[in-house]
Amino acid sequence: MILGRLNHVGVATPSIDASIAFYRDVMGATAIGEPFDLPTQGVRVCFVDTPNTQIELIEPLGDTSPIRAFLAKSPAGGQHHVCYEVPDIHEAKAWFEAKGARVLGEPRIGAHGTPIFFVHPRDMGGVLTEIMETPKEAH
Ligand SMILES: CC[C@@H](C(=O)O)C(=O)SCCNC(=O)CCNC(=O)[C@H](O)C(C)(C)COP(=O)(O)OP(=O)(O)OC[C@H]1O[C@@H](n2cnc3c(N)ncnc32)[C@H](O)[C@@H]1OP(=O)(O)O
Ligand SMILES: [Co+2]
Repeated sequence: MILGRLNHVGVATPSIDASIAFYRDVMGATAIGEPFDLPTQGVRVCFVDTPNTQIELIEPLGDTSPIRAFLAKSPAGGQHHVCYEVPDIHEAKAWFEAKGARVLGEPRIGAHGTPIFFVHPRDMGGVLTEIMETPKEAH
């Protein structure tokens, strides 16, 4: 497997609206998308574009949201995961499994409309790592 570009940095927040105001007013971000719900992932999402990557703001959606435990430990929010692109999601899953890293579930469609999976932070130097298949139009 060849590791691709950094697609986004996930930032968990208790309030996406407050985080949008922060990125606009303090960070000077000018390209901020519209927030949208992603019930299949248990999060509400908003992308902040920077020249070379994106910040993915994520707010819990529903009682079983996977970011509730993280926010319980860090109520103000914080950096939650990093996401790298790969050309083939199934090849990447087999690669990490062969390395003994715990892949969390089967590939599923993420916020960019392509398949993603997560690798457990304990097997990734303490960093929750999202692997995402590169969108076709980006090839
Ligand atoms: C918007 C959609 C999508 C996209 O397309 O981009 C997304 O990004 S969705 C983002 C949210 N979804 C997920 O995070 C799914 C994958 N995550 C999980 O399965 C779980 O969150 C987890 C990583 C398995 C952790 O589960 P949890 O129930 O929270 O377990 P613990 O609290 O017990 O944590 C176990 C262990 O892991 C450490 N940890 C937890 N979260 C993180 C983190 N974000 N970064 C680094 N380390 C993390 C936690 O501290 C525990 O460590 P120890 O204390 O050493 O036991
Ligand atoms: Co993400």
